[in-house]
Amino acid sequence: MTGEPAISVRDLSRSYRQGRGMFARGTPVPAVRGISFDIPTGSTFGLVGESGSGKSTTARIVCGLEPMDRGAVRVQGRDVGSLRRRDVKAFRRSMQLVFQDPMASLNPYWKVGTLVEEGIRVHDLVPRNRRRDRVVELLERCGLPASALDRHPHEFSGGQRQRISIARALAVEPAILVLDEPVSALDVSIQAQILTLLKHLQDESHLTYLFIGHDLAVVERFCDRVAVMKRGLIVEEGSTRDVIRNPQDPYTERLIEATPVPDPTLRRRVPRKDHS
Ligand SMILES: Nc1ncnc2c1ncn2[C@@H]1O[C@H](COP(=O)(O)OP(=O)(O)OP(=O)(O)O)[C@@H](O)[C@H]1O
Repeated sequence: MTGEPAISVRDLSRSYRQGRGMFARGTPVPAVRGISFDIPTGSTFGLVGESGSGKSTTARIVCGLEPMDRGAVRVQGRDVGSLRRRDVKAFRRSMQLVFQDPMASLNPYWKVGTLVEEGIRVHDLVPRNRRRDRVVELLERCGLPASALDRHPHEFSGGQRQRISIARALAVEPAILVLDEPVSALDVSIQAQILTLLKHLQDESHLTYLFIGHDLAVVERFCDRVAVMKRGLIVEEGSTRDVIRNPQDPYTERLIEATPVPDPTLRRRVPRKDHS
């Protein structure tokens, strides 16, 4: 792949004082410590690591939802740290987030049609009299029936709710989706369906994905490249196949060892190294 990466992160750092908001006190504790990576347009890049390793902080900064202390983030050539007010709306449109728990991100009082239509309305993408058709088209693209329009999120299963979240994200025709543990809360068979849908949508629309996860079996199936985060650092980065089949860092080996596999003999493909 050539050209400018969809996302470019350089020497990114972010620390937090302990406690939240006005109660934050003490010496700042680093959450992300000088990480760098590029995501080529149309590819899927995974960030993996244990809880607290800094994955979501990185994702929030890349999306412009949180400031960085040091470093630079460019999204489609735009410097996220110095977006002008007039560019913020276009930036937000270009990049959408899908979270682990759709119930936390979907307003439970809104009907699905309203939820999916919101971005179309805010960005004035389709004339008012054509919006309903557009929403139906988006729902159907995501494997939901047109009748979903007039129902509420709680009337759907977890997998269907994630489909609603994806339809809502796609409504603004983004170039990039940040997928923060999008299948972690789902049964394995439903996970596979959602991942297949995401791959299909990526092929159709040449989307770029930043995928946050901790399940290496999912990452292996879904991501082209992966960076392994440990305590705010990237300890290893490479093609997913190389990193999982031939990990160079003991931390990555431990993550792989901790991943349940249907057939334990598959473990043999991960050569154990002597790190003593
Ligand atoms: N708003 C905040 N205020 C204070 N500390 C924070 C804040 N957000 C994150 N942290 C801390 O930064 C570190 C990294 O957190 P982060 O959520 O980025 O990790 P993560 O790898 O995404 O973990 P998880 O998989 O559990 O979501 C953690 O120690 C966390 O407690």
